[in-house]
Amino acid sequence: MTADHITLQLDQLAFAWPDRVVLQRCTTALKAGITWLRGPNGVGKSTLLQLLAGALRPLQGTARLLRPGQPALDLHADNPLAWRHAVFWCGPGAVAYDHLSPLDFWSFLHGLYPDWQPLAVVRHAEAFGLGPHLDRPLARLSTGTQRKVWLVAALAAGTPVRLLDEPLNALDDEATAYLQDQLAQAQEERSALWLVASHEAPLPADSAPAQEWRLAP
Ligand SMILES: Nc1ncnc2c1ncn2[C@@H]1O[C@H](COP(=O)(O)OP(=O)(O)OP(=O)(O)O)[C@@H](O)[C@H]1O
Repeated sequence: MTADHITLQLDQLAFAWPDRVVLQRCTTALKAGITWLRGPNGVGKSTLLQLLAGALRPLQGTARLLRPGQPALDLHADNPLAWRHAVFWCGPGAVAYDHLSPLDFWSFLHGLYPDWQPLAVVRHAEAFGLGPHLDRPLARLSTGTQRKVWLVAALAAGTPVRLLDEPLNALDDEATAYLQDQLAQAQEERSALWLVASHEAPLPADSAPAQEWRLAP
């Protein structure tokens, strides 16, 4: 699969919270590899990722996922589960299901995502130094450690679309370098489409540049 083979087409996507319009007529075609979603605080980056995750309903507009040899998928169409299977979203807050251990959490996600990669979980968990934390409830882990647990899931999800919201927040230097290297690899391989909202560059300075999408107020 190459860059031309996955497209996320947004057409006139709009959203308003009760007291303010946040996104107006977002129209773009995102391609496989890394897209760095940029913009000032409060412009609506997290809101957009939540919309694309299916966690919020757009006011108007559509998002459509196109892949070769597979039927097009529409956000909020008759089969929301198919969209959920195709899109992994890693939000900024605490990990949900925080009574679970990392191992239980990944095992739960394994049941949700049809192309989940269990061997990748082992590899990324080791690289992030999660060994001592694997059996402890997520609620008792530090913010950065919880973040690593989510990121392992994002890297192993096997979905064609991955949405990362501020993935570098709370990571130590070593984990930051590891994640940036993994994203640089994803940018080279272009086997999935990654939309990464971040105030910091998601790729190392010496890698092929990410596509950029800057949201304007
Ligand atoms: N649950 C909510 N209810 C009401 N308004 C919200 C909610 N979440 C976000 N907003 C508002 O929507 C706007 C966009 O917020 P959002 O978090 O999407 O911006 P952002 O670009 O991700 O910002 P940042 O760079 O600070 O993370 C802000 O004005 C925010 O106050």
